[in-house]
Amino acid sequence: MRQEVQQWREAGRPNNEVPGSRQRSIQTDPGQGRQQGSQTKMTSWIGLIADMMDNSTTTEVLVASIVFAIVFLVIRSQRVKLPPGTKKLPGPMPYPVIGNLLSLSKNPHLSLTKMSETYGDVFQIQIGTKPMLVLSGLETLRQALIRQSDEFAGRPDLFTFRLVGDGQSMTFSSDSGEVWRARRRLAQNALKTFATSPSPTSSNSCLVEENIITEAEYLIRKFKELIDDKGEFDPYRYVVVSVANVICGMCFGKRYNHDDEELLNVVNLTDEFGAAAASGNPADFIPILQYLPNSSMKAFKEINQKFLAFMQKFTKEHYKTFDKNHIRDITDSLIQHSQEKRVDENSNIQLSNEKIVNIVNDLFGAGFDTITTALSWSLMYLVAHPNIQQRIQDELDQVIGRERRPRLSDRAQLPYTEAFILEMFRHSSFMPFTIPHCTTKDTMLNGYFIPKGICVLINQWQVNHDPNLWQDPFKFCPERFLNNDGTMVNKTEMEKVMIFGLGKRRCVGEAIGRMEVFLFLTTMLQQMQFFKQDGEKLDMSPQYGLTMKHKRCHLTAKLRFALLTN
Ligand code: HEM
Repeated sequence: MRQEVQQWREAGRPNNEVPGSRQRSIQTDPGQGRQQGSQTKMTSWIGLIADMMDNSTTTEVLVASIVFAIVFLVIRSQRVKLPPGTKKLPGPMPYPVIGNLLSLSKNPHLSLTKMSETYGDVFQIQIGTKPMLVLSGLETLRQALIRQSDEFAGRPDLFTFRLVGDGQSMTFSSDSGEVWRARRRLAQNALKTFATSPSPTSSNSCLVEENIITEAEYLIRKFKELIDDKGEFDPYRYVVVSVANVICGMCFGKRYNHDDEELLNVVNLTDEFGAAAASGNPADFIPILQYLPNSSMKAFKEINQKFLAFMQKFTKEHYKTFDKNHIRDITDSLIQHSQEKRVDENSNIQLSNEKIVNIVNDLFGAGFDTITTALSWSLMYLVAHPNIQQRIQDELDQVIGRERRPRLSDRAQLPYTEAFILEMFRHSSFMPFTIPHCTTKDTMLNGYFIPKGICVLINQWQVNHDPNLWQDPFKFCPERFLNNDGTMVNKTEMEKVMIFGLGKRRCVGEAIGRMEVFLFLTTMLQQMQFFKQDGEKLDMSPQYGLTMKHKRCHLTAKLRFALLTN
């Protein structure tokens, strides 16, 4: 089918013709005779307008006509010519100017899931004047993102994305060719090197594992201090610092204490960042909104500037103290790549120093908010389901005991804990969409023609709540991931959970993300039992964003036994 599209393109379309332009002339100008007619009509329109100049409603009519003409032309310019044998994308009728914006509601993941019940796994909506493809259904996502990964691996050129990292972000910029591929390989290699380098203090673990366990220990001590002092704590406020310390250690060789203003100023910006960078921000699709006074856009610009300043401080320090014989962290390793102009043995691509060293911003930015959100949802589910918390603790007591800390190598022996983490990812679906993609060429999907350059929303939330994939999808039930006797996690069920994306754009930090969630949780649960406060109602309704958070809430906890000291 894709070959057909290509043949159609080569055979039928003059060089500069925009897809859709021929269909437009067929639809609005079906015969040559009509051309003449339309000219006459044009003259009579001008005459009509001239006559009306005398009357009092002239200006209103003129303005209305111009607006109508602009809207008409814009809508016409969006139409796409379909190759023979392909189906037109289904989707709701858009309104002029705003498109389907009003149908998106405060929770676009829910509205688009509902629409997928009517229009299917592949449909089109329009935000403002821009069309957008919405993909749902596990098989459709696997088809697009794995089997047709090249065609669906682009990123759209969006206004908000251009503000991230001064337009240099590997994750958000619209580079999707060789430059992005080379940067992504650098990011993957840097993470691999610093995630797997051996620990100087323990022969059977790696440095990151040691760092995570140490941070989890500090966190438990902090929780204990707060409980002794006030009887309660806001978990998010402290978890975010511990998690940020892990990625800060990897990227810059630095850690902060829980009250450090410099770090808090940066990590507390994530809610605003997530709200603006979330899929479907109207400012990305209705250009006039970018120029109107808009407090959330102003905040978003400031957040990006603050974040960049924080990063630049570290990179400057690293350049000053760089020693190629002593590579301390990811920033040093990227500086080394940029100095040796050694990006990749597999390609001849040349990257600017800026493009190489800025990769650290992507890793730091993505590395703390996601994991903090996962851990804070985990704590919410644990206090909402004390029986589940108890079952995890029984498993930890049985497999690890109380004399030593949990390790990554214990994972296979802790199936219920693993099942809990998977169910937390699935049920919360706190990344309801991946970061938006865009198509890199004309293609086909499920029989539909998909034009090059269309923005693609990938609805992970829909897959995680699809009644065709999950029994009772709204029930929180870790057991759904276990085999019959509860001794193993079912791999097929596990692979149905969509939280890290799929294919060429799949999260580069997935291994570290899974490792951190497991080690923080098991270390905390081995030593502490968490509760909601007496009389406090848990509000677990998610607030839409790039990562969805629950409302901040204060919890309490007690030590299960005297703190471990080694
Ligand atoms: C539980 C934790 C995490 C979750 C749920 C998560 C999820 C995601 C998702 C859904 C995407 C977008 C995929 C797409 O656009 O198709 C993504 C991209 C990305 N993630 Fe993660 N992530 C997590 C942790 C991390 C960590 C720890 C790092 C770095 C240390 C990281 C680095 C990145 C980067 C650099 C990208 C952009 C990849 C690209 O555009 O090529 N993530 N992540």
